[in-house]
Amino acid sequence: MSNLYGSIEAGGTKFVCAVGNDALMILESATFPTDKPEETLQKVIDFFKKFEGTLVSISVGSFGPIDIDKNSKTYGFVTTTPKPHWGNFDMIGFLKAQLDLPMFFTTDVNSSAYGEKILDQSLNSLVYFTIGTGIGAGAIQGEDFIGGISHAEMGHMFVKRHPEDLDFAGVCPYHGDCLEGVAAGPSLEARTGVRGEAISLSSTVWDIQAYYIAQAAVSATLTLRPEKIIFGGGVMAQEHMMTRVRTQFAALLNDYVPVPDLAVYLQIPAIANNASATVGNFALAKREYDKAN
Ligand SMILES: Nc1ncnc2c1ncn2[C@@H]1O[C@H](COP(=O)(O)OP(=O)(O)OP(=O)(O)O)[C@@H](O)[C@H]1O
Ligand SMILES: [Zn+2]
Repeated sequence: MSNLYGSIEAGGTKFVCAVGNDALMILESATFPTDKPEETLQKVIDFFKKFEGTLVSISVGSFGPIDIDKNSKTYGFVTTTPKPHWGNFDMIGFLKAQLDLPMFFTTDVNSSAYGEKILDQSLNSLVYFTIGTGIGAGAIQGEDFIGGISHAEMGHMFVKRHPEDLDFAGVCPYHGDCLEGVAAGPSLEARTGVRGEAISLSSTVWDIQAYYIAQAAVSATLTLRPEKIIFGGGVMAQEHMMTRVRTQFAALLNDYVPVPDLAVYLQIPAIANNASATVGNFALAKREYDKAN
């Protein structure tokens, strides 16, 4: 029997677990709601136990902030999340106590970025943003994730306010009007009283939203000069958003530096069905296993 690799996409609302093969194809998957850590993780462990013997490694892409410093006493912990019960919780320790396998630990957006890079082998560098309940971003250069003392936190970058949005305080519990505070899904609802899914396409809120997302793309462009910037998450599932973001990006960058054709440079994920992180995790789990053997 050939090796199997595990993927855990640990999100604020749900955990998506999957087992894949050397071709990085999903063989089986299961989703569990994010409840108390011990309860959710026990379901995760029971799912993977079925594959004992052939499952050789696991990669976890998690909501954050998380401790990914292997020399730290709290390596493998979810750290300062405001999410009840999950603050300072030893996620990798809990998993390893019952699943004695090599494990890779990174952010959900780094896993997604890696999946997109695996799919398009011509890419050497890229940035992946998710615009959902929160905003996060992961960046890759070569085989490395960008980060120093810890992983990147580009979802909380500061942005210039849209002139028609100055009265809105923003919803980030830490910063108010950082990028996440003014451009994640909950900000749409906070401004309009209606969830993003139900807001009319003619509402002015979309261009305000796109203005902030375009600023994030400009900042990522100027800071990292990546070959591609990918936008996933529920908010970007609206097709018109990518067009709006490209238009505002062009105006903001103002041809200061050359970038690829925007229809290629600023894109939605190439991997369908929100599976970028799963594919990335399979590849990262495989890499971790190969390193250990
Ligand atoms: N089609 C849509 N248009 C606009 N907003 C949307 C759409 N779908 C979801 N949202 C908004 O995006 C947020 C949910 O994001 P998403 O669907 O990516 O799920 P999530 O997994 O909870 O997000 P996260 O990755 O931050 O944990 C909610 O605020 C929701 O109102
Ligand atoms: Zn913030």
